Amino acid sequence: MPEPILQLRDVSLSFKGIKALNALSFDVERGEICALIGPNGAGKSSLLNIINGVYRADSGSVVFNGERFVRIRPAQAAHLGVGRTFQHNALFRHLSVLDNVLAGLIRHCRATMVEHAFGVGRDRRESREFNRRVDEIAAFLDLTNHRDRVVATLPYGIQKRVDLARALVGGPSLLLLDEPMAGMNQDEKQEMSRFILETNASLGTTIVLIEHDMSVVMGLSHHVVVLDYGRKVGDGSPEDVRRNPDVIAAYLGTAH
Ligand SMILES: Nc1ncnc2c1ncn2[C@@H]1O[C@H](COP(=O)(O)OP(=O)(O)OP(=O)(O)O)[C@@H](O)[C@H]1O
Repeated sequence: MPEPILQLRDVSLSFKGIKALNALSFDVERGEICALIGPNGAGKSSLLNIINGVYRADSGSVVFNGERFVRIRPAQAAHLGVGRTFQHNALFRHLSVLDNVLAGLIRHCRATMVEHAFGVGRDRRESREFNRRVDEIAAFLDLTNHRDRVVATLPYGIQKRVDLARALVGGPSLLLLDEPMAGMNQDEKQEMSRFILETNASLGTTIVLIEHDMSVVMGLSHHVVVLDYGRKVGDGSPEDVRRNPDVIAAYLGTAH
């Protein structure tokens, strides 16, 4: 059995006495789609923030691709292969689709300021390579026809796809999606689900996503982890989790 891509062990995090995460442990297998579910305030976004270095855990450890870390910076996480989208659109709304996707490569720049200022050496090679990667990911996510449009002028569902393109363009091995379908209508959700499945199947990207819509979770994920008040109350296949009485009590049985 290959080693899991991500191993969380006894991860805890508090904010002024509130336990956002309480000794949380679980594994994410390489190549799977893992859904994180749980009521509002259960700790889902905090956990993604620990994995990509926005927050530092008070205790416990994260092992990513065999490397153990207690504290990692977001730029380091991106270099190691962790991509991320945010719950609320964090796009540059007045820039084009192309520029927004290119922004996903900033942390991968190697050219020096001088090379960059004069457009020589690594800067030249990087520009060619970056443009090729942006074109490739735009085609993969069906964004080519929109590449020169200003993001603010695009329908919401397409804006969320631009956000996905920006997270994917750096070629992450682990992609964290924070409510990628929040605020979408049914058609937009179906379209986004299709792109998430294709990303997983064609690019081989492991995905951890937060989602509230249970029909989306059941249709997309191989593995579901359920949080409640920062604790894990369920961990298994979508079917196992749906039958688990603790999960029904904590989450599925409640109006959300
Ligand atoms: N930066 C912060 N400062 C203070 N408290 C925070 C901060 N971030 C999260 N919390 C608290 O930590 C707990 C977990 O929040 P978190 O946002 O991780 O939950 P969530 O499961 O993602 O919720 P939602 O589904 O509403 O997004 C909550 O009690 C929240 O108020």
